[in-house]
Formats: sequence, structure tokens, C-alpha cells
Amino acid sequence: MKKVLTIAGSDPSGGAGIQADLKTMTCHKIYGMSVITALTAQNTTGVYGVSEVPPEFVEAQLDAVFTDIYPDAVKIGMVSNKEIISVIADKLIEYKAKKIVLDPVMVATSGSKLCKDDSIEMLINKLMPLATVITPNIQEAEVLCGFEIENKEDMEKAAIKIAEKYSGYILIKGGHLVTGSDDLLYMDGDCIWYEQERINNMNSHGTGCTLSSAIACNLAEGHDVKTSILNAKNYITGALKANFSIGKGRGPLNHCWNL
Ligand SMILES: Nc1ncnc2c1ncn2[C@@H]1O[C@H](COP(=O)(O)OP(=O)(O)OP(=O)(O)O)[C@@H](O)[C@H]1O
Ligand SMILES: Cc1ncc(COP(=O)(O)O)c(N)n1
Repeated sequence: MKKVLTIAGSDPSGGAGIQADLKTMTCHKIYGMSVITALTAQNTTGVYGVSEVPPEFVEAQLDAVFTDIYPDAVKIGMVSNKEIISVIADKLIEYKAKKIVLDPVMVATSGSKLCKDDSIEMLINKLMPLATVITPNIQEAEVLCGFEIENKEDMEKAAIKIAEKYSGYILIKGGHLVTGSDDLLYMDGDCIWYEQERINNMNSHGTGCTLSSAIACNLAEGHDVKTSILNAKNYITGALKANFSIGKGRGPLNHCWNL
């Protein structure tokens, strides 16, 4: 059984963050492990509080995992401050972690900030260079490229701009565009579009977390980046199509739809 580690925040209502990541891993028959960077008090209606884990304790968790059960791939989600980002980058280098999927989580679907403004620079300079693939949504890609993205042409321009400071695979997710839900993979001047009709399901809490974890699972299994993204896109599409509906707000996905 392959092993995947998620480094992310906790969502007690189980739709996003660590909980979505571990469910995705289990449903991919992967052994999941988690290093928690922050506790959030959130549910399908919003984020009501954040308590960051002290950086020394993030470090202790990373040491505990890497010195015992070495992960075949790593997914990084919510990393809210500079100190935590720095510790994670240092430890990933120290343990020579490979196959790293970085979801640069900045804002929750509900609008709450999950990453401090002054930590974005650190994310770009210390964590991004370690990642095999980064998976910004439209808003996050706008922060990374510095201009607004309104359509697929803008997504391609944004990827080219982001590639000026990052040499790995860039997956810009189109879930927040008004039409379609096409994701763009960019690398070395090549654009690949993963096209998908927009599914009429407002229960999309945790789609970004789930997609990045599914990519990490596929990489751990030995698939290349393009195949991993194709498989992960099919998995997220199925989870949205399953039309699961719980909670009073923007509900979570049915992660087990494929079993
Ligand atoms: N309504 C939809 N129909 C089809 N696919 C969707 C829909 N919404 C999101 N997706 C897909 O889900 C994945 C996550 O995309 P999205 O742009 O929502 O990321 P995100 O904003 O990081 O996620 P989150 O909403 O969890 O923050 C992408 O593959 C995207 O295309
Ligand atoms: C702990 C944590 N990590 C990530 C997200 C982003 O997911 P979403 O945008 O679907 O709320 C979140 N809400 N909570």
C-alpha cells in the first residue's frame, strides 16, 4: 500500500482540509497520514475561528512521520503563517520529500482568509520551488500572476506569468469561472486543458483539497503528472455528480462515490 502525507488544516465538519484529504486517500486505497498546521472552527456555512499550531509542533509532527513511515507523495494545503511555512520547507528539504502537490490555499469558499497576507511571499519563495505541481484556483492564480482572470485565455496568460517564478507543473483550476469547469495544466510552454461541463451542484466545499489529494494519491501510485491529474479530475467530477447534500450551507462531497 502506498503512503501519502497531507500537511494542512483541520475542518471539524469533515468537508475540507485534513479530513477531506484522508477520506480521499482511503477511497484511493492509499495509507493516509496527516500533519496538522491549524485547527479551524468551520462548517458548511463558514469559518468561525482559526487556531494555528505552534511551528515547533508542526516540526515535531513532521519528524515523527518522516523518521518512521516515509511518504510516497506529499500534499500541502492550508499553511497560514511564515513560521509554519519555513519549518515545512526546511523539513521537506531535510527529508528529501518527493512528489509534492502544493494547493496554495488562501481563502475558503465562504470568503474567510486562511493564509496571512505577509506569508504569501514565503509560500512563493520557499514552498513553491519544492513542489512538483501547484494547484491554484482562479483567485489564488490572480494573486500569483498579479492580474484578473476572467476566461480561459486569461488562464493561459496567468500560467505563463506564474512560470516566470516557478518551474514545475501549474494547474489552474477553473471551478470558479462562470461557465464550464475546465482546468489548465501548464509546463514549459505546453498547455493541456482538462475539460468538464459545469455540474449543477452547489455542494462543492472541499473540492480543491480533494482534487490535490487525489493527484498526490495518483503520483504515489507511480502515474505521471498528466495521468494523475486526469484521474483526479475524473474522481472529483464523480464526487460532484454524486449529488450528496448535507449541512445548512455549501455542503461537502461524497468522497466514497467510487467504492
Ligand atoms: N460545478 C462544478 N462542476 C464541475 N467541476 C467543478 C465544479 N466546481 C469545481 N469543479 C472542479 O473541482 C476542482 C476544484 O476546483 P475549484 O476551482 O473549485 O478549486 P478551489 O476553489 O480550490 O476549491 P474549493 O472550492 O474547495 O476552495 C477543479 O477540478 C474544478 O474544475
Ligand atoms: C482547513 C481548510 N483547508 C482548506 C479549505 C479550503 O476549502 P474550501 O475553499 O472548499 O472551503 C478550508 N475551508 N479549510
